[in-house]
Amino acid sequence: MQKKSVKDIDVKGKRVFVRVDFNVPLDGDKISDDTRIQKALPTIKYLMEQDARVILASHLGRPKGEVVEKYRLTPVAKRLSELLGKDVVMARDSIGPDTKQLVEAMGAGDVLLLENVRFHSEETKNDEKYARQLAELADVFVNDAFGAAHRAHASTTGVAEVLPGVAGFLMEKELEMLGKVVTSPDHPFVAIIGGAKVSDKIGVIENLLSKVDVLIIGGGMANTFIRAQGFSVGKSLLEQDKVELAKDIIDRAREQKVELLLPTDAVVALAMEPTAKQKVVPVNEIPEDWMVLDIGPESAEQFAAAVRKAATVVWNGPMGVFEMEPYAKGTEAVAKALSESNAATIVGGGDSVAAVNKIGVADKITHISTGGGASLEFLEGKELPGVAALQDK
Ligand SMILES: Nc1ncnc2c1ncn2[C@@H]1O[C@H](COP(=O)(O)OP(=O)(O)O)[C@@H](O)[C@H]1O
Ligand SMILES: O=C(OP(=O)(O)O)[C@H](O)COP(=O)(O)O
Repeated sequence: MQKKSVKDIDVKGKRVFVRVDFNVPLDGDKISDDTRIQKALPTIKYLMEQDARVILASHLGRPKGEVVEKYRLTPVAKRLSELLGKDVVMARDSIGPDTKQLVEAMGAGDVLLLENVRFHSEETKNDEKYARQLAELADVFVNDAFGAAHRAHASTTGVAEVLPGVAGFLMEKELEMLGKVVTSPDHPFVAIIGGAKVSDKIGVIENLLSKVDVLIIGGGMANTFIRAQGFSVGKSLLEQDKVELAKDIIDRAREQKVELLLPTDAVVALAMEPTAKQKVVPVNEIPEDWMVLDIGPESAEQFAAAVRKAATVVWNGPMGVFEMEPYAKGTEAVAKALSESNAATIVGGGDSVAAVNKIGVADKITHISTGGGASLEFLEGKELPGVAALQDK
């Protein structure tokens, strides 16, 4: 079912609550990749041109219901002001009397950024009262946070219970681009999953088995699968309670004749530091005190070869701790293979997109998606709660 967009309703002069995904990668208080801010600009600018009062809400990181200084949205407000060429006012909270006053003081075309919605534990619980407090600030709800559309939270779905909700331009475009892949992907279809959000995404992997021809697992995600093969992963990131599920996935891939590619070698280090002692080892020889921080050269070549044979590639999650130069080679090799491929290529996720930008191949990718988990769940065929909550056309 097609959803109404911001163009289908009258926003002229109205107070518009816009959920964006400004969960940008940070290096201290510096934004290391502003793609998610850039991609929200068309909706924000359109609303400004319509003389709306634009009230932006986002999460940043996972502060778990407390104020965490490093997750304040202040650097985002600064960057957004630069990009819009206009002062963006920053509220100290997402709700409360001071925030209300700031909204009342807004003029036509003004932009206000609310503080991180996840500073309230009610956000991720989709608490009705908190959703009402957010909704009270505005007349209309626009959801442009594709990257958070797989979350049923107060600011993504709860607000839509109170205010009429429509899609922003970014949300529309993501659904259109990814929709093409869901309905008729060209085969061989290769999915590459890495990164660090293991428990979030391992369930998705299970469901992708019925869609893809080749499944490649790297990054922190691979450690759980290496453990499932009976090998030690030393001090690596590991989600022990997902090892059984990883074993099931290995078995089901075999039954369903999906080619499952796991790393055969790894770059291990004594600490998560660029200068730590490091070496390449086969995955069945990871020493006890060491941690896996990248896939090894043999795995990188094997993964790149699979990409070269693909007609459709979807990638979410870096192959290693690419933010540190010594552990970026696996991610670089996969990014390079995608950039040289004639396949339809989709790269999604805050850090994965930051990686392809850093490597300089973003313009060679068919679709850069602002959502990692969201694009994977969409590809599974699930209706995303943040989309379901919006008005039908
Ligand atoms: N082997 C590993 N051990 C620990 N962290 C890893 C490993 N490989 C990748 N990562 C981390 O995963 C993070 C990105 O994961 P994730 O959030 O799932 O990706 P995305 O934001 O693209 O969806 C990066 O910060 C990267 O450093
Ligand atoms: O960064 C995000 O997801 P992603 O890492 O899967 O791209 C989104 O902002 C969602 O964040 P969350 O996974 O903390 O809910």
